[in-house]
Amino acid sequence: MAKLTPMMQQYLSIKKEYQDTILFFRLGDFYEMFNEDAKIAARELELTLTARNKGKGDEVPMAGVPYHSSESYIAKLIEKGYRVAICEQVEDASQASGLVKREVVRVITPGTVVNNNILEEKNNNYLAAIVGSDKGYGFSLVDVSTGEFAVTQLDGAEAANKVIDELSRINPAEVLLDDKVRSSTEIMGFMRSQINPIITNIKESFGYDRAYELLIDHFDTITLEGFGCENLPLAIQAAGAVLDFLIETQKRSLKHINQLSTYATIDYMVLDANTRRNLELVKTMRDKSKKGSLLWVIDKTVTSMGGRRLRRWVEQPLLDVEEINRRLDGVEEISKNILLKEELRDLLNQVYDIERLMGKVIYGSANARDLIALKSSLEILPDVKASLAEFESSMLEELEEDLDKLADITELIESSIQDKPPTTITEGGIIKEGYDEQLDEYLDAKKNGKNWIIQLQQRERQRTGISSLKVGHNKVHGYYIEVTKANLDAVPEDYVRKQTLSNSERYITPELKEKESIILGAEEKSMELEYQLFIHIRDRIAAETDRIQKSANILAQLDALISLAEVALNNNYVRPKVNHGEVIDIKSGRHPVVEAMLDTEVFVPNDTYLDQGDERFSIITGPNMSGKSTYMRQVALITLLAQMGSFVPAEFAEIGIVDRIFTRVGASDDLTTGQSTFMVEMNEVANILNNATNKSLIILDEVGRGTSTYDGLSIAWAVIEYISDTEKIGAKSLFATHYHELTELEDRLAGIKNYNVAVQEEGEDVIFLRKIIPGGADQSYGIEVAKRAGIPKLVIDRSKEILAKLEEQEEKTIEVTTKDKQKKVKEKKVDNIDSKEKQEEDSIKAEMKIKESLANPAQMALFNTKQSEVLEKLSKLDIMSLNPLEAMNQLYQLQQKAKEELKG
Ligand SMILES: Nc1ncnc2c1ncn2[C@@H]1O[C@H](COP(=O)(O)OP(=O)(O)OP(=O)(O)O)[C@@H](O)[C@H]1O
Repeated sequence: MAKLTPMMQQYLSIKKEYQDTILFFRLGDFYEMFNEDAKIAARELELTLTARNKGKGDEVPMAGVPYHSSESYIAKLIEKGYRVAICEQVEDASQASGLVKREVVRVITPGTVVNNNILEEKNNNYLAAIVGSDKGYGFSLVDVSTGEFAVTQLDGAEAANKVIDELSRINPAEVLLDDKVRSSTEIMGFMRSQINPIITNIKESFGYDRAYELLIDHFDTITLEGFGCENLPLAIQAAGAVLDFLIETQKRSLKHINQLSTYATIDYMVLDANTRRNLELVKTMRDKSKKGSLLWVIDKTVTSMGGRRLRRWVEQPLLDVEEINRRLDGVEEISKNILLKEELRDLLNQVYDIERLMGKVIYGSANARDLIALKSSLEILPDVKASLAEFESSMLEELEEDLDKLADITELIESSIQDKPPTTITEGGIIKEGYDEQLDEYLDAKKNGKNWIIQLQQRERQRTGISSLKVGHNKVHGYYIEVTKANLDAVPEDYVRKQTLSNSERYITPELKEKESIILGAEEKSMELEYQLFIHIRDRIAAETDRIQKSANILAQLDALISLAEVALNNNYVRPKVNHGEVIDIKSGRHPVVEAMLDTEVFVPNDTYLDQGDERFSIITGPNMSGKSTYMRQVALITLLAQMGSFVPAEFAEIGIVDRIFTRVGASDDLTTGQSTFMVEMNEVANILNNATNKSLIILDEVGRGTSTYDGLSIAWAVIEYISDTEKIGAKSLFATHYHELTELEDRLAGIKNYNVAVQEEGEDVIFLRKIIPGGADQSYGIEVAKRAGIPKLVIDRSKEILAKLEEQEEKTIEVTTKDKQKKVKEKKVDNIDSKEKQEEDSIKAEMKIKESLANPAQMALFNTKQSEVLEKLSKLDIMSLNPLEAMNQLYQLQQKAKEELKG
């Protein structure tokens, strides 16, 4: 085998430690990649694949990108889920071989990117760590670009589900996990199918002790008590794992990660992954875009920080009534002070993403323009503070009190950095005159020298009489005197010829060279000094990270509050009365998103009243497309808005806080996990039945639709019984259904009320009034909706014909059976009264038995798998070959059979 060059040996030995990472190896003005890395980079970045040392022995595939434009290439690779290790030359004269020493200075992974280009402005880029034990899970998250670092411990029976809920909330780009988590099929299944982050294993040897040690070391404390996680071993382990990963990959100061906040999911309303998706809080179900989501309607923030904060508020509604009211007070006060609101908004409009700018400052990637952006963001703080001082509500007062004007920082930048500096920090032009004496001297020398050169040109023109003589400068020869060929005769003796061009000759003189060295010396020194000064200024700002992030945090909250006030005013929302009561009472409520989407039509408002007594469960029937789903979601969204501290789209709303909102809405095939629509539906229902409390709000849309009518109806029936039963759950619920049979439950069970969506029939046409009114619907109007959807007229007419016949048939059957029954009853009455009672008792017992078994979610599945002969026959029926009469006959027989089956 050919011998490797020393540089290749160096490369390979570094690469050994970074096997799953693309190594960017610095060679002069390029980053080069070799071997497999080169092939990947060539493919993903569309680079030319060449070979290093072609024909000289250690020929290897190679691809490269210029150092100066490397950021965008790196960003592309990270976006595609790769990790990149940056390997730089480090100064070290001790290398005996003369080989430049190189080492990896940072590993960039999808979860640790600070490059603004690839981060969506208003989104966080999270890295999460999850560790598990038999007791539960520790869950930690960090965003290195903003410095947010948080941790929680999730235990109890549903710990894995809680992990899933957190994962769905924060949507991490990268997850570190241990073996225990890896063995949880629930967590892994969810992660792979819904989030698909980059997954890294936590080293087996990494335990609690090491985590604890790392954390107290990083925060320079003796205990973790101040962070609220001292007694949460799994949380500590997860936070430690995050930190360990950052230390290993970032290889530099993590000063901006200066706080660890321990949060408890019980402090927030739990929104499980399904509910978050179903309610389309931050993105729509269909195309995953923000447009059409709740956030789309209420996000009027003007800063990225405010946008991220509002998003967090939407995803974590509060449970603490006092805290909710504090936010509401703030929103109300702002909305009543339009002038102040506008003033503050104008100010916030000048604010850049301070959190991310500070990330860059800490990472040493901030340039002079970033500091100018930081300055103009901080400059508004005194005015913001003055405006805030005019408010009286406690949250706004507190924001005002805590707001640090950071005058020292703005002054520092103002006095030192040029107003329009270049983006490079190594070529000068950054530091203002008057900031540093030494620099001023160099700059002066440079300026004087340049003036001297201009004078020299004048002098030499006079001396030689060559009016076209000029002094020029290039990188190779430095300063020179240029004389055109026509004037060569007049060139003095002391000129030394340096270069011949086609039309002219270039000369130097000893005097010119002497001045040149002064000028260039000053230039070089000033550039070097400017760089040093800049780094020093940046470091001084980095040292104030705590204070700066605190003010940034206040601006974020203020922006979010102003956004809510803005929406309240523009969209005509009212302040909800939020309390610990048991009632949800909404007058003229609207769906915040649907009303914003309607162009010409006007949204029809509806009332809602739910309590924990007689009106805890509404069954809503009504035609397809009449607005059932819209109505139910609107109740959930209004409740959620109220609990995040927002005004709500209604004329009046009283919201007794709910601990969770559950939804089971629409049919969503989970193809990725290979589950059928019905299975997904049942999983969601099971989750609700197992976790809801009487303080929850449950929204169920067409439960049972995914299976055969009878199975579906029975399940829906049993689910309603279970949820409405105060001994079992007793939660406030809204249930939309096409099964008219379910409206019977109003008379049978306590707490249930029927509602339907009003329709108006005009001749053959049906008008949807979108109004929810008491009582059950008596028709489904499915054919009417089919007509509107564009089903051909022939099919529509035929369906109407069949429907009419079916109804006629049903009536006949009812007549026959009733007569039959009456006859039998008469006979029995005469015959034996005791036996009738016995029969009734038996039938009640049988019914109870079925219901009991249905109320148990585990048995529900069993019930569902029972083979039905009717279904089997029905599925084999060749409808197209039957004439209407035959069809009616078949149907009649099947119905008889079904009745038998039901009895049996
Ligand atoms: N209150 C309302 N005011 C005005 N338009 C409404 C209202 N509610 C619903 N709509 C309109 O009706 C459409 C259908 O509503 P929705 O999906 O809620 O009906 P649905 O009864 O749940 O239908 P299906 O039973 O077929 O699922 C909505 O997309 C919206 O455009």
